[in-house]
Amino acid sequence: TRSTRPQRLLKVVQKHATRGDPQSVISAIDHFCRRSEWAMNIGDEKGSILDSVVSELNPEKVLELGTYCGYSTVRIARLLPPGARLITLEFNADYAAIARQVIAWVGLEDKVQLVESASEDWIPRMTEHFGIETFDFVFLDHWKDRYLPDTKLMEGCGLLRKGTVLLADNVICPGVPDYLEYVRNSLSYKSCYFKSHLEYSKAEDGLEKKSVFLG
Ligand SMILES: CCCNc1ncnc2c1ncn2[C@@H]1O[C@H](/C=C/CNC(=O)c2cc(-c3ccc(F)cc3)cc(O)c2O)[C@@H](O)[C@H]1O
Ligand SMILES: [Mg+2]
Repeated sequence: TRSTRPQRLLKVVQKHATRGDPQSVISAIDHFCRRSEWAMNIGDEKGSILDSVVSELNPEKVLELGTYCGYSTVRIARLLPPGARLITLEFNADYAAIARQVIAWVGLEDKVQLVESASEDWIPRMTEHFGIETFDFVFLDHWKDRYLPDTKLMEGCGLLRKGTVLLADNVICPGVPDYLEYVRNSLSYKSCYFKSHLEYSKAEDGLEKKSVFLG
């Protein structure tokens, strides 16, 4: 049977990227998605904004919702200080298998823990299973109608502290209207919008960065 797009993306990484070199993996995926097959990675333009937010924050404990093929996982993990940890949740077994191989290719397994599970099943288990009380940084890039319920779930589980930064992809395209309305009107967040473009496209898209300042 025909291969899947994530399988073809992994082949491109294994053929064109250098083991242990995250930048070569990022470049190989971006080239493939721009020139051959579009895929829903954050991409190079929005990815640079993600890089600057991570570099400025220097987080120790990071949560990513929606791994897909691991492109943003690699972008984030490559910038983390020694001892920092990134937990990424992916509930599709096929995508998780691809992402594990991409993460292994760049040699970032010691910083990244991929949990093959739905976010709502694992957000409540972060403390007892990983010993994580609160996260410093959360990247949201999973189903768009799950950004708001999962944010409320993280609040309810006490995983967000004063200063925790949440960064959400696709706030314009496909869009997350309920999430935007909530975080822009809620008194416990201050937020800013980074205007950009949909990955590998000229369509408008953007990232919304929120920092929790009232615990
Ligand atoms: C139980 C559901 C909620 N919990 C979840 N827990 C764990 N993983 C979850 C997940 N939801 C979804 N996922 C995974 O996240 C990924 C889903 C991402 C959804 N992203 C998009 O739809 C998306 C879509 C576009 C897009 C934009 C324009 C267009 F014309 C077509 C597509 C662009 C993007 O950047 C996107 O991120 C998959 O790997 C999926 O298996
Ligand atoms: Mg996205």
